[in-house]
Amino acid sequence: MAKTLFDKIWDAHAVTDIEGGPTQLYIDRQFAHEVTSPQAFNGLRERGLEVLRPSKTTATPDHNIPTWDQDKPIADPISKFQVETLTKNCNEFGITLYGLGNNKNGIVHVVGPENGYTLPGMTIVCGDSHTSTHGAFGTIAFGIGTSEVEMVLASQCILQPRPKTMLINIDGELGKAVSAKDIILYVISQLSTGGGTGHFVEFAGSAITALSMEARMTLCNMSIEMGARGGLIAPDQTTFDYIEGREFAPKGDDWDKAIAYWKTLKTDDGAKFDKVFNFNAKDIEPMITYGTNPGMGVGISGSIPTLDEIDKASQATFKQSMDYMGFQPGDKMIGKKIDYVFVGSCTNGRIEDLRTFCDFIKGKKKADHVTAWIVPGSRQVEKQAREEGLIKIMTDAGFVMRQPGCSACLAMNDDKIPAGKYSVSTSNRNFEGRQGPGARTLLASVLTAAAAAITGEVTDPRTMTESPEPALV
Ligand SMILES: CC(C)[C@H](C(=O)O)[C@@H](O)C(=O)O
Ligand code: SF4
Repeated sequence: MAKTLFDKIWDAHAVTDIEGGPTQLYIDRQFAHEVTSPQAFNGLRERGLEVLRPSKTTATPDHNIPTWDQDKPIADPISKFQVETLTKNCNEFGITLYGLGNNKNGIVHVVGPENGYTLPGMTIVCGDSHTSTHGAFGTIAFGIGTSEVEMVLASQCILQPRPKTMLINIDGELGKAVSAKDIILYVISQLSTGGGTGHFVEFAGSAITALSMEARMTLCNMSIEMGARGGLIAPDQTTFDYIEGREFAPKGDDWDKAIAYWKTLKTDDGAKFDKVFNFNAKDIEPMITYGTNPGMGVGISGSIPTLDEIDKASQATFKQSMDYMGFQPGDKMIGKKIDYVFVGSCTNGRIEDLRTFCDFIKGKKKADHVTAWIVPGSRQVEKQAREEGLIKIMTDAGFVMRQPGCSACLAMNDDKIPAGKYSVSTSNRNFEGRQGPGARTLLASVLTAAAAAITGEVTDPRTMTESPEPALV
């Protein structure tokens, strides 16, 4: 029977199907960070259990870490405790940890792929919703709860109900300055934050296969913001080229065998999905959000909807988000004054993001009233940025690059946007208080963030770039 890519990976990992219940699924790799792992380790201790396969879990602190003075002790006592607890747990249970200061430290979803841990055909979990990022490599990767983290540590398996499948096809060529971030903000604005509920999404079509690996990660990262369990893309030559030579990727004969298997990882002709959506890349312009969930987005040249354009059931949420954001229904987005710009996170904190940012700001100057936080996703990204001369470009344009971590994506460290201030952010969530109590977040691509950092207001990046090309990320 013709199978989807999702079905192939799922079936290859199903240990037992419990009748009328979930599947016991084998997990190839678990990632862990300081926020969702402590209770899981405590649970093991209480039950006198060991970690079954310690080499299959990799940990890195990212949420609570400061992005400045990382060589000094962490000042905030809660953050310090969280990070120390992760270190203690990893030492006790024999788990590889890339701690603060380690040259492989960084945001867990940046660290996994860049070191070759994330490989096609795998099942990957982490106590973190944006584990979906790894789906860019053709994996079943999804976020799990703390008790499930404990289950995977103890048994290398998880009990999961089989999700439904969805295909999102995007064909055609992206327009000038349009990127993967715009694709996903567009899709969520069309399907809503509940549109993918209960489904695992495969992204396909010529606009998707044309994307770089980093852009594919941006896209899959945000698949969960439409309610989906995760998103994935069939691996191809772009995938193999990205992986080859990375530290933990297979080598020699193992590489050849892996490639032969990975080439089978695609949806068969005639395979059935539970739902299918088709979009045209030409309809997508640079996007920006105006509200308090990632589905409240518009093309940058557009306006916030008026109340009668919103369906009855969503009107209360819409009004509340207008109050929170200090916007009026029908407002144009272009020209809105902003205060902060955040470039970073597991959505847009990789080297291509920093390259895209620097290409754009080169020779320009940051607006005086804007505070910009440029935060690399990992130590390796930071190092690469340094080696490529990106720091110099940033400095010349009035920007400073901070040290890696989740940072202002969710403000669990000191990087908080002050109440009432507007932030154009390359991260993935614009919920109330997400970037700090009272902070107002406008989600956008790296180019749109860069344009806002230069002009100090929401600006269409197409008007500031000569290149007719789509943007990468
Ligand atoms: C802290 C963690 C559990 C959370 C997540 O699951 O995604 C965070 O990473 C986020 O982005 O909100
Ligand atoms: S960067 Fe943001 S979205 Fe990603 S793991 Fe950290 S907090 Fe979550």
